[in-house]
Formats: sequence, structure tokens, C-alpha cells
Amino acid sequence: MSQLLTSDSMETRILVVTAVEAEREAVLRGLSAASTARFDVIAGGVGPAAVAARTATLLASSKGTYNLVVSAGIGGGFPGRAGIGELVLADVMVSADLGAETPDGFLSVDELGFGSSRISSDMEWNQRLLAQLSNAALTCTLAPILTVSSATGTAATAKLRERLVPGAAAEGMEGFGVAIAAAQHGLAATELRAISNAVGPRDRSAWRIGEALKALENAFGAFASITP
Ligand SMILES: O=C(O)c1cccc(C(=O)CC[C@H]2O[C@@H](n3cnc4c(=O)[nH]cnc43)[C@H](O)[C@@H]2O)c1
Repeated sequence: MSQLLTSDSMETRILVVTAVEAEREAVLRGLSAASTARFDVIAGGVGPAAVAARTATLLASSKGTYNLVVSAGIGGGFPGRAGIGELVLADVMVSADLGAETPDGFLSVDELGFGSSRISSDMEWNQRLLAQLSNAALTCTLAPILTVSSATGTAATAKLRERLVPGAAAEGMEGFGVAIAAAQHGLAATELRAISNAVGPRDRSAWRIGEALKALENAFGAFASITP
């Protein structure tokens, strides 16, 4: 992690939470040495529970430091919406497997009456991030991103999850966890995925992790010059 700010600086500071170290390194490669001072980048672990705990702990010990929390990493892309090497920014982060299976189908936590499975991204920040990408001639789809504890591995689950969240373009395993932690600290959040594989029948040999990490690096290269 780059140094944490402990002062009451008015400068914009952004916390970026990846799952694994390879993603963190890609983000750091994208950020120039100068701009790294405005970003802290941590690898919080795989899955919503690990990143929620890690992010919440960090935010509790750095109150007033951050303006935005970004969940970032590689992810699965829904065919026809986001292909390998493409970028997806979340307009909403949806916990897609939080609920109950029933003989008649899946019931979300919302339908069960236990809360909400959706957290909206901060749209002002999204517009700023999209403008940075556009200035760098990078394209990005703004769409719902699903968070799942088990990556989709069959056509049937892909169809179910697409039906659950029409328009979803990507799937990862951390966004909702990061967003929950940010929300509990009253902070804006969003999620960026660089697509490494198609959401559908599992075929690890078809994952293009290198391409996705390069796309992630390029995205943060574009974010590096964001104004304070
Ligand atoms: O093996 C490697 O070198 C390597 C390098 C970077 C990342 C990985 C991961 O396996 C990261 C796991 C991470 O990726 C997200 N992810 C990617 N595809 C999907 C998907 O189809 N469905 C859900 N999640 C996906 C996820 O956020 C994991 O945490 C390996």
C-alpha cells in the first residue's frame, strides 16, 4: 500500500481495493509515481466477505481520508455486453446470489425482506472517471456489475443471473462487499472490471488474464491525472 494520509488534507483521495496482488500491481503500474500520492491501493482478498472486512477496518482507522472507494479487478463479461479486454464501470453493484433458492426459483434478499442486494455507484464520480477514460481514448460500458460468491460456471446460471439483473455487463466477487463497507462509512463507491473471461460455462483455458490486467493498468493510467 502506498502511504496513508493521516492529516485533514482537502486533496481528493481515492482508496482502490482489488482482490489479489496481481490486480493491485496492475493498478499501481497504471498510476504514475506523482499521482500515487492521491491513491491508496490494497489487495483485500477474494470474495465479498474478505474485502468488506478489510475495507471496513481500513476506513475505520482512516476517517476523513477518502472521498471515493473503488473496487477494481478483472472479471467475467456477459456475452454481447462486454468482451475480453473491455472495461465495465458499475452504475449499480448487485449482490446476485444473496437470497434463497426455492423450488420456484431464486428469491433475492430484497424479496425476502432482509434488506437490499443493490448499492448504486456515485454517479458524479462515475462521470469523472468516464471522462478520464474518454480523454485517454478508452471505451467503457456503464452497466450493472454483479457480485457473486461462486463465479458463474454454467449456461443455466448465466441465464438466471442475466434475468435477475437485466443489462448486467460484468461479474466479479468483490464489488458489493467494498460498497457495503464504503456505505457504512458514508463514502461514495464504484466498481471497475476489466474483462478476462466470458460469463458462462467454465473454461479456465479461455481466461485472458494478461489482457485484462493490461486493460486495468490502462484504465488507472487514465485515472492518474484526475484533478484533486
Ligand atoms: O492466475 C493469475 O495470474 C491471476 C491473476 C489475477 C487475478 C486472478 C484471479 O483469479 C482473480 C480472481 C478474481 O477475478 C474476478 N473474476 C474473474 N472472472 C470472474 C468471473 O467470471 N466471475 C466472477 N469473478 C470473476 C473475481 O473478482 C475474483 O476475485 C488470477
